[in-house]
Amino acid sequence: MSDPTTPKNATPAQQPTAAERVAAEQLAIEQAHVDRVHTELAKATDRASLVEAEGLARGRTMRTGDVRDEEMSGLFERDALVFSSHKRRASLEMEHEGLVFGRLDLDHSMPDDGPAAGEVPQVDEVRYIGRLGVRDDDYEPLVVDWRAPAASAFYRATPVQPHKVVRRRVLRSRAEQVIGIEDDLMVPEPPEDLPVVGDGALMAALTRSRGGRMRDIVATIQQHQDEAIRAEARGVTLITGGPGTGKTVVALHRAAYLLYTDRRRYERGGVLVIGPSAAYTAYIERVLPTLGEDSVALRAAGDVVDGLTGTRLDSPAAAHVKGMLRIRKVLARAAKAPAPDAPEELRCFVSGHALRIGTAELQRIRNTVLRGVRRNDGAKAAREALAQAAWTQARSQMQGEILREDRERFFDRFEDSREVDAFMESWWRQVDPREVVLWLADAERLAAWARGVLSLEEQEALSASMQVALDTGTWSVADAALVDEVLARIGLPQVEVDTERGFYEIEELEDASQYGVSALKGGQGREETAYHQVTPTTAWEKLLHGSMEAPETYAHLLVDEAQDLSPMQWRMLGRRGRTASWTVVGDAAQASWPDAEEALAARDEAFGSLPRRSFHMDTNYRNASEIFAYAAEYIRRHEAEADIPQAVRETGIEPEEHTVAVSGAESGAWATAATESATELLDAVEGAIAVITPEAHRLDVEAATQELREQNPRVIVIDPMSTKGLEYDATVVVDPEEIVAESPGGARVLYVVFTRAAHRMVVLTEG
Ligand SMILES: Nc1ncnc2c1ncn2[C@@H]1O[C@H](COP(=O)(O)OP(=O)(O)OP(=O)(O)O)[C@@H](O)[C@H]1O
Repeated sequence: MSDPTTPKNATPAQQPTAAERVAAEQLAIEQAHVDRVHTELAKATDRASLVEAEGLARGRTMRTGDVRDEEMSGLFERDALVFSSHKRRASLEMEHEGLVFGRLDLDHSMPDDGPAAGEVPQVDEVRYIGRLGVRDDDYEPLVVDWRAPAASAFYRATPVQPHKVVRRRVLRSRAEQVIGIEDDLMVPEPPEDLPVVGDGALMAALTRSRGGRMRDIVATIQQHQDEAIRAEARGVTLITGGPGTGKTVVALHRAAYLLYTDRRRYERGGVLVIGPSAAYTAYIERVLPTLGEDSVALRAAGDVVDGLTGTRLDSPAAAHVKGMLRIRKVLARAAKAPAPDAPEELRCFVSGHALRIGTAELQRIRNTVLRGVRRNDGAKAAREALAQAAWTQARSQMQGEILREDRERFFDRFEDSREVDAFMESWWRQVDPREVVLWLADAERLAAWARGVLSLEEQEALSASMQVALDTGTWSVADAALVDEVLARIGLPQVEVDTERGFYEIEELEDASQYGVSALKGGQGREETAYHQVTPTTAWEKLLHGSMEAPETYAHLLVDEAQDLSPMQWRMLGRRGRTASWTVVGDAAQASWPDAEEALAARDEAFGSLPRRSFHMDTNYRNASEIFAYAAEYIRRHEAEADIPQAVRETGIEPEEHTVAVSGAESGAWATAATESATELLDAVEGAIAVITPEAHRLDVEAATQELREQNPRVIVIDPMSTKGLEYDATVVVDPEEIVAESPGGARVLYVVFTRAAHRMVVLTEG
């Protein structure tokens, strides 16, 4: 291990400068403290089980007003067990991710708005801030958890309002080694023995290269971000702002903060983070664990409903039909319709009467029953209504006086009839909600359900997209909300209990080949449905694989890229957030959902009467200002109302535009140009490079860059919609015009694409 006190570039011939000597001394001081913390932690880990119980008890306390900061910090500390697993992960992390990342030098006698003119503050407390709280044997705090009230000055102090902070210091570490220091001074004149080192932590953090995963920002959370993170838990917290303003990362820190302040409520009730795609959840999945929080569920919008995972993107036309509220009417009609294999009439012989109940009568019975009960819960009511209709017919065949015994005998016989059993099994069989959505592929049936609701083009787009599901055995992202809607209408498929059987007998259903289900039968009133664990082979089996569950509810829902959610998706989330508080993050100018008004109304319905508070982020921390200026100029032309943030980091490097000579529909030229640009960028940046291509050129671009990608895994090819929420060191944007033409959000999606690069961007246009 190299000596941290030796300046990086010193050679034996060079004497370190005075500034370098000071930096090295300061580094050594901080290293000594970090070492002490790690020694205490090792001891604490040995006492782990004891501390664990204590830690859990502490986590339950809610933050209150007047308690002293230090006392509260003690209450908020986490246990060493959490740390030990965290530590293993942290040791894999790069810089900025040390356990101790901050230090405050405080002067408690300093007024809130800073020292009087000419007065030099005197430091009377040094406080370290870290990912969790650690105390020494005498219960003196060595590090304060970043979420504790005693740490808040670290994020709130500014030269205008220092909050008693003289100097704020950020420590950069690699595992347990401190490798850098960045100071911010909060007073005009520091005490003589308080040196100031580095160029400021934020700039250092923003200049670093981007890998495939988002990182936490605990060390450099800005004041306005801190306010959103620590906002009250109840109700709805809306976080808006343009691209790269830290909305996502702030929301994730907020989730960690909520867990910290009310662990019992949020761990037990559950916190769900919903993002636009699986690529997005993979991108953010490390942030919460590096903050010591493992209990948060992350799901992509297509993966919210148990029993299906929608990853495919529909055509813009199909996505639109599936997302708007009008589709509810179509689903309601489909949910009431007989299954395609249902018999059209009942013929039976009961109590000496030959009976026939025709299609119209069956439909009338079906409609009446469904007015009072959900389809999958309605078999008993349907059978009773059928018996009643049959009795009316039988009675009309009878001569003379009809006795009460005749009636009773008829109903008993009807109940015992095997013919009726067989009829009911197919006429009112249990229906999987996923199946109902797949019925929409049948253009003829769809036409009946969509009459007066969907135009012909809309019907075509819808049935064609469901046919894609049937052909490929895959769901689209938008399908999840449709299945959830049908589930809410018809209920979960139930399997009738045969009380004569014992516990846990597995019985194949007659239509198991269709469903992929078998009934797990329990004794005495237990009703459950178990699904085969066998690997599905046909497309149909794949689509219906896995058990459907009633919507799980959560204590907190964090919705990212909320501007992309359709009204139907808001309804799906609303079912999971009936008793939840919400954090909702979005930027209208990046929306891929075209009808903002309807989506807002559905969103408001999901929130109900909960109180709301809003935070607006206006600084872009992602893009070099030259790249953002290019993107901003573009979106201003297309969305006059766009919320344009201020990018804070200049690089002096403009985005490059290259023209590509293309003939006809041929994509080869795009692919060649994309490969060349990506190759050049490999030398220009250290981190991830994304080639963002529309579907029209995807196969060519993938093929042309294959070798390059195999040799350099930091180069990837991705479609425009999947880049939502993500970022890279550099991007190659292929054929912007085609991106606009293909995307449901048109120019807004291209704006997303233009704002993904932190350091370099190359745009390939048709020449
Ligand atoms: N205080 C901060 N310190 C360091 N980095 C920050 C800070 N705030 C934001 N960032 C960085 O800025 C980048 C953009 O953040 P984030 O992805 O959360 O923005 P966003 O508003 O959600 O963007 P978009 O709407 O474009 O998806 C990330 O790399 C994030 O780590």
